[in-house]
Amino acid sequence: SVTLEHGSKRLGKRTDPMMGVWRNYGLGQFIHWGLYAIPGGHWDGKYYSGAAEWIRSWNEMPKNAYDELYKVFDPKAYDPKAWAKQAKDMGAKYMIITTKHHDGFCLWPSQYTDYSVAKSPYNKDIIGPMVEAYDAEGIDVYLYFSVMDWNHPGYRSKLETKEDEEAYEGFKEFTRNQLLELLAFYPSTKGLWFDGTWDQAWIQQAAFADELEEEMRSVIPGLIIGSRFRADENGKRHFDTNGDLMGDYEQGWERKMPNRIEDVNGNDWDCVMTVPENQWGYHSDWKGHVKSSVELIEMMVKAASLDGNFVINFGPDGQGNIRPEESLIAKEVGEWMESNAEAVYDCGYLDWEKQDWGYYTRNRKTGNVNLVVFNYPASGKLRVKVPKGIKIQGIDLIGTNGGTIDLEEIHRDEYFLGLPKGTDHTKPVVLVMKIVEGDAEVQGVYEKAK
Ligand SMILES: C[C@@H]1N[C@@H](c2nc3ccccc3[nH]2)[C@H](O)[C@@H]1O
Repeated sequence: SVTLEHGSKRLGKRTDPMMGVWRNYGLGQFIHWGLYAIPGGHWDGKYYSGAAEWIRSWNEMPKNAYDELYKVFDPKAYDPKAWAKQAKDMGAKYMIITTKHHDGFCLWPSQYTDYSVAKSPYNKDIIGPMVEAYDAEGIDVYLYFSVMDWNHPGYRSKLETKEDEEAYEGFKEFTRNQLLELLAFYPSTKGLWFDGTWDQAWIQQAAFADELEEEMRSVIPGLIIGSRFRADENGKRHFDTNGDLMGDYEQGWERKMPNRIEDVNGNDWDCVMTVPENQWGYHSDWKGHVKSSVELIEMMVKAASLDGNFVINFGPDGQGNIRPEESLIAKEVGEWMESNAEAVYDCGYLDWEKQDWGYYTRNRKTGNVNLVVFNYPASGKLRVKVPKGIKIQGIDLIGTNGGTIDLEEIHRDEYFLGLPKGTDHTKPVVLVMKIVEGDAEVQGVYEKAK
């Protein structure tokens, strides 16, 4: 490996308590909200087929028309307490809010730009009440911040001239000022979710970004920052020149998921997922595939089974309403979590052979093995191969205690589990298994393995 000044600062996972809390979240909520929610994917009677929060880049939308939208930002329906209650009922343990997206419009009254809520008819801080409401519901808040900022005069995607370099120095100072301002205004935030960091101009700022990351971490000890914030001095992003993870967790899983434990390279990670194929900001007319709550539940369980967190995106409309499709998802995911959350919260990877019927998760607090069945076997029986030296002490449908599942030993360490007759398999079914590791005899009582 090569010596790096601005590469990864740590080998392996963070082991401190704040990261331990992050690791156990299981489910999060992303909120993309800003001026783009006003046009909602349409302009001048035309339909924008791109991602709604990118409508400013659409040649059918005049840039100055977009940039004037702040003059009509006045979300009468904005109700952060209701949003936080809905997220709580869904079972989200953390929430990531766009403080500033690529367009540069700030949802907080930044002292470093006029392009913020302070200059809109709404003329109140959006972020503060949201942080308070989510904190009150016990949901940790993370601040999304786009480095790319189409509004700032000093922003450049690449540095080609002396003038570019001088302008960019001002932009770097502006970026640092806004980030320190966010941490000062909202000190209960647990971390920052960076985006818009793929520009050459930013990638060349390895030293500046490294120093800024250190400075932010010193302002809020334990602050959680992912791999997308900065590049190393060779322009390597997410993983430095030596292949070591930048930041505290891998942040590359955007609208995609790992399939095998090898894909996560022993790192913490989260997957951020849109409900339609690719809409983060509000689009009034979703086209193409819209994910069902069962699809999203499967992705959430798959993430937990591979040591990651799963974050479902919400895009409120220009008035601050949560759209019906997203409210339905929040309700249905919440209903499933009501009785099955222990198979997701505090759960991670279990090194048992993957079976076709679904996923194993291991609850780090109870030691229990969860079998989450998505592909219901026609036989009604689940094949379970238990590694050598592991004994099954008991197994039940989640929430029940004793006698619901019959265990048939096929041969040493391989069993068929019979699902009870009449199990509703239109929903994911969870079995909870208590195991004993090592060659301790099965005492027959449910006590935590040593
Ligand atoms: C979390 C997501 N990241 C932003 C984004 N912009 C992109 C430009 C090119 C490729 C992928 C992108 N993702 C999306 O607008 C959304 O905020």
